[in-house]
Amino acid sequence: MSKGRPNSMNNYGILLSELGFDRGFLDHLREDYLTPLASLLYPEWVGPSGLDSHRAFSVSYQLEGDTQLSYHFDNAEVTLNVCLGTSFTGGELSFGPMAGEPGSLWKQRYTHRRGRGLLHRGRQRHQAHPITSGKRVNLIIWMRSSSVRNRQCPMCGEEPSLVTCDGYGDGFTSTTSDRDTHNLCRTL
Ligand SMILES: O=C(O)CCC(=O)C(=O)O
Ligand SMILES: [Fe+2]
Repeated sequence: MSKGRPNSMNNYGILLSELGFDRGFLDHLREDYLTPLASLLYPEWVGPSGLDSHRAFSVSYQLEGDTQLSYHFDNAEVTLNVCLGTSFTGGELSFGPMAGEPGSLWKQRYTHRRGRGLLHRGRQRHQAHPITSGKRVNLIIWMRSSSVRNRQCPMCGEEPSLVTCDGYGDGFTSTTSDRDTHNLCRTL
């Protein structure tokens, strides 16, 4: 079975679409629960299309492997980050300014607790601090709004130039095609 990396930053983890979780479970969770919640908190990032696609994966940290994640923003409009376990010390998440805003001062530092989830704007920059013992596994759902990202690709900063692909791709939709296709931005 082929296995992709969860994202371009983490080496250890699983893409949930490869396990068949999208249609039966994650689509429903995103459409019926997370989009209404995110619409209340971050209406400008949900937009008229709603959060209409996602990329979901697990990330795993332990001393032998990935221990931390450097400062970044997500290829997502809204992200859900749920700590699945197991037991660990360290590995807190710090948040700074939005991408494109000046400054690097940490605004908040969040300590993960097993079973608890955190919803945040994908473009708020963040960092996972080094784990100091144990193993931490988190479920990350990057949720995309085609109406927001079709105007400007969050990663290249341009109006996206699209190539079609299977599945949700990076969550763009083609306005010229009859089909509601989800596409990749060519420059990524
Ligand atoms: O490890 C974490 O808690 C954060 C992971 C993350 O930011 C990401 O995968 O985009
Ligand atoms: Fe992230």
